[in-house]
Amino acid sequence: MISRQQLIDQIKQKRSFLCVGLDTDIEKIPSFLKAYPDPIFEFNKRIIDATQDLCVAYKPNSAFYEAYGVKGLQSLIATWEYLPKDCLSIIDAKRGDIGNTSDKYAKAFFDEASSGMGFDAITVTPYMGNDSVTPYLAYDNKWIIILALTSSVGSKDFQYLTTENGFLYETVIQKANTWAGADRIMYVVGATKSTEFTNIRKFAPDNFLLVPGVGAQGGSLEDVCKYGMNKDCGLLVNASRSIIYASNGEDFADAARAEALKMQQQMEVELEKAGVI
Ligand SMILES: O=c1ccn([C@@H]2O[C@H](COP(=O)(O)O)[C@@H](O)[C@H]2O)c(=O)[nH]1
Repeated sequence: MISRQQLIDQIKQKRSFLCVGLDTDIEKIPSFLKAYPDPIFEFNKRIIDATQDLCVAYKPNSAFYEAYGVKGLQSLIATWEYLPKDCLSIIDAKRGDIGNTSDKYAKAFFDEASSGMGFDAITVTPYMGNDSVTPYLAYDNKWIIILALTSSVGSKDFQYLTTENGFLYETVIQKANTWAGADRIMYVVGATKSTEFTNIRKFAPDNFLLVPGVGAQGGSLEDVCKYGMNKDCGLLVNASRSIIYASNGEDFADAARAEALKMQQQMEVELEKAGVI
């Protein structure tokens, strides 16, 4: 478990708020890895070895593992076991269901004794409301990361609908703030929506924001920091494809490190600019 203060300490120590996304696709990994008994895990292991001093979090996206059934789940469990314990482990599962079902999702991803996985944090969709989210909060010291304003083009379909409290995504944040504080809840905000960060900070001044959408989706790290960084940093910026598929040759781990280093160096500049370090 990584507390809010430990996360802030890690950010200051590593001078980075990078989250490496482990969206590991068997079709995209270098072919020589296919000779290993668990190619997906082998790929992840080498990416983790190459990047762990440069990032503070890892985020496997469960879809990439569930797609391969039992084998995929084994790769996910092996990856979770291998993740460095000083880094926040996030399972990007985007779950949301009625309470007793959410209980089982929480058990699946949080309860190591039951499933073999004890992630620190899970992404959840708020659409089904309070009873779909609170089962995750029953696990002490675990984080929930609620989808607020996503990086997707389709975010406009629902998230910008107007409610009596403003846009739907603003209402989501205001409501979720009543469920738990900034020590348990983070929000997903897409880097492609960087100008909205100022507004989001009105509703979530202290919460960490998990920010996908830089790299392959084209969001700007500089703009995210300009509008979204708070006094503790308050950001975890995720990059998946731009790091893990920086090369598809035998040098893939070195290429991943080079990309992660580039991001870490930009992050260091932003942390200094904002007076966080
Ligand atoms: O709004 C969202 C929420 C989640 N994601 C996820 O983040 C990564 C992004 O991957 P890249 O390769 O860096 O684009 C991926 O797992 C998405 O499912 C998101 O992109 N946007």
